[in-house]
Amino acid sequence: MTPAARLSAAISILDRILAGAPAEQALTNWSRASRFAGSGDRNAIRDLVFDAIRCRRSFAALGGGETGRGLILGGLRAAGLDPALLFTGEGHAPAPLTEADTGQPPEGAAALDLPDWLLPDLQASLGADFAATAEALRHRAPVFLRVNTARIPPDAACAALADEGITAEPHPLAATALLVTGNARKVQASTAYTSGLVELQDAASQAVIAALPLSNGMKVLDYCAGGGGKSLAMAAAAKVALYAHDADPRRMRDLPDRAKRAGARVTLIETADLSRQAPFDLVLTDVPCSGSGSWRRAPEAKWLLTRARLDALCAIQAEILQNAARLVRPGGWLGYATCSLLQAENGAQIDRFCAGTAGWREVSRRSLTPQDGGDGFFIAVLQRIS
Ligand SMILES: C[S@@+](CC[C@H](N)C(=O)[O-])C[C@H]1O[C@@H](n2cnc3c(N)ncnc32)[C@H](O)[C@@H]1O
Repeated sequence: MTPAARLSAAISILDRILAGAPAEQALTNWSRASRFAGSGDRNAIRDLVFDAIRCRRSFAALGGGETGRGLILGGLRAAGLDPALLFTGEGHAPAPLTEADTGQPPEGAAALDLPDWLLPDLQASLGADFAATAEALRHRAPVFLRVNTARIPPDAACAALADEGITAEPHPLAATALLVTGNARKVQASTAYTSGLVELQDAASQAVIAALPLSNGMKVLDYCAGGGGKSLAMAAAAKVALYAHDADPRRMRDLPDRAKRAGARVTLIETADLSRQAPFDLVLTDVPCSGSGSWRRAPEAKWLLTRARLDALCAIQAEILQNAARLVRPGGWLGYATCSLLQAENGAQIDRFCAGTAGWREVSRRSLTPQDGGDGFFIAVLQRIS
């Protein structure tokens, strides 16, 4: 495909997304219907589409409208390119520019590619970090791997990846974290990945695990296990008896296979069996949240979040904290994590829990933003003292 034909494809996919289709589904449908496209075309089109979703408001302003065409035009203008060179109407190129394609510089929240309603909350939550964080969220996320240190040390993992043409280097966010610096798209087909020596996992997610008081012999519950990214990281960090639970057990369906690949043992546990298996030495609650810390990676979520949804998430988080706390043995620990940048989902939840629940003390809390290298994350560790 020519560069201009790729733009036309991205425009049609974005139009479907703007009409309500999930981005992954729109991309997959396009790929299935476009067998002529090679992997280079598909990757380039995917990047165009996700860049446009991430920068939807500013690109729409620069491109003269919130349409697929407007977003792609705006993206070219934002990159300092002249769209007229590609919007020629020749072959599969987009139609030539008209008066209607005139754009204007974005202002305020539009320039930051954030929803208006969320701006005050984010500013208050991030303080001096606000501007740099908002800018970081407009760009692609780096690719990180977690070395399965139960199987291989980080330097040997780097060497194994290098043998397969993938370059990676240690990252300061976590001792297990590698930043992929070359050929990230080869990772999932590599032997290092398929044989369970490395996992794809954000470095801040790994820092969350490093903050937990894990030690050999513990009985540990991952209360909101989902796909099990953090379960597997905990299994690699210490020899623990590991249990995984999720309110929606279907979210854990890949976990047994992933655990097998990693050489880890995880017992899946139903909600009805939680109190029978309790108490646990450590319960991790990686709660459902706005995902605002990972909007680089999942930018659609930024436009779907509403005040009502955020309020509902905060209520669920408070309830999870209460329910999970009951499963911790006296003297044991409760970990509370979000991939959110918002105080309401982070420190405010911990403050409210500690103020309203006797018998707990806060051991640590840490907030990470994309300036630290990975996603935005929050982790607090509490200890049950009675
Ligand atoms: C942030 S995701 C977990 C991601 C996972 N820990 C990982 O590292 O891959 C949050 C999970 O919490 C689950 N969840 C939502 N409400 C819940 C509840 N009340 N109790 C337990 N899990 C819940 C969701 O189904 C979702 O899988």
